[in-house]
Amino acid sequence: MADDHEELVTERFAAESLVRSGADDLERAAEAALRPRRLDEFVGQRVVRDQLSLVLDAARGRGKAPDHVLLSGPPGLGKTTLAMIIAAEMGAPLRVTSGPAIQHAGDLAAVLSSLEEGEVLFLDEIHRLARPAEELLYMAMEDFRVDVIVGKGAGASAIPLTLPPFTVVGATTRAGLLPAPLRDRFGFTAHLDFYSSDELERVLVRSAGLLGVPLDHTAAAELASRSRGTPRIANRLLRRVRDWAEVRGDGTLSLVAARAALEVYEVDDLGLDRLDRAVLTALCTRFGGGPVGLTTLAVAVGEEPETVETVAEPFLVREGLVGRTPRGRIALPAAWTHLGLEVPHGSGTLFG
Ligand SMILES: Nc1ncnc2c1ncn2[C@@H]1O[C@H](COP(=O)(O)OP(=O)(O)OP(=O)(O)O)[C@@H](O)[C@H]1O
Repeated sequence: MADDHEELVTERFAAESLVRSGADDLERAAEAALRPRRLDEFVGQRVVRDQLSLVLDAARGRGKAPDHVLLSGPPGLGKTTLAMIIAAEMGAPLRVTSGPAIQHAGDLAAVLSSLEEGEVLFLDEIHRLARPAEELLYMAMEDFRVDVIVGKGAGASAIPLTLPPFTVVGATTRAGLLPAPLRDRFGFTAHLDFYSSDELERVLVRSAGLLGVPLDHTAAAELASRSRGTPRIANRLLRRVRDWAEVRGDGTLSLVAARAALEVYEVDDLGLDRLDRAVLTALCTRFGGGPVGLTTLAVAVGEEPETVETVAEPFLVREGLVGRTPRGRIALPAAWTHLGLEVPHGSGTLFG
């Protein structure tokens, strides 16, 4: 029964992940195939795993739906995977939707009023929920109730509808944008951090096993150190190295194959890709090291500010290449060095 259920959740999730906005369908399908399905398959994030395991065990012991869970952190670190694992561990159905997909409070009311007892509702990009939907969600999370509005204008009336207990798993790359009343309704919040190289190596070895490809230990270490601390990138690079090995090599995922593929895909020694380097280059050469505002920087690299802020910046900040100051972004000395440029005198300070 649990297995059947797990399969159902997985299939449904795989199907849903295929239709998510703007994503490359094939990449998404490949990603879904590598997702850990249980908490003990989930590599790294030890503290989050321990805490979550306690929350789930306690809920199971009481025979109740677990508290609402909020997961934050940069893209590709496992938020969606954890939501799916929570449903699987609870033997509960999973419903997937996202902030941008919910345009009106009525859309959310329709989802909420169709939830089954114990169902896990995964709300991706929860920071992008429209305000009226957000307010409806407060009440549903706290009181397991929604007011369904019937009719329009002066004749409209609200019919209260009691909901069965369910669990919201919210995911956000920008926890700071969540209003406090919404944040406060989550009984368990966790921030996912970048993975260490050792952890990424374990992710790669596991994925190579699932793909049935022979991955050399040195190749795994090389890929891990150039995956920007992110399992999604590690898995993506693994698939590109497999392409290289099959087309231009002898099928073995060796260090030579890894290095050659990383060169083809323009992934540098630190794991920085085209966007990361564009941000660094703009910051250092066009804006003299900054400070420069996020929007101006984003225009300079031809990206949305949110993409620069959530996709490129967290890793650049963590690597000590970029600094965030009240006056804008600045290039730190390591950024100049990484680009092979001379570090200007006094760079890396607010007044540099
Ligand atoms: N801890 C982990 N162990 C093994 N694989 C992982 C882990 N975390 C993530 N992955 C892999 O990385 C891929 C991306 O993870 P996931 O989709 O959960 O990230 P996300 O944080 O939800 O990203 P986004 O914010 O873009 O939706 C998954 O396919 C999964 O296989």
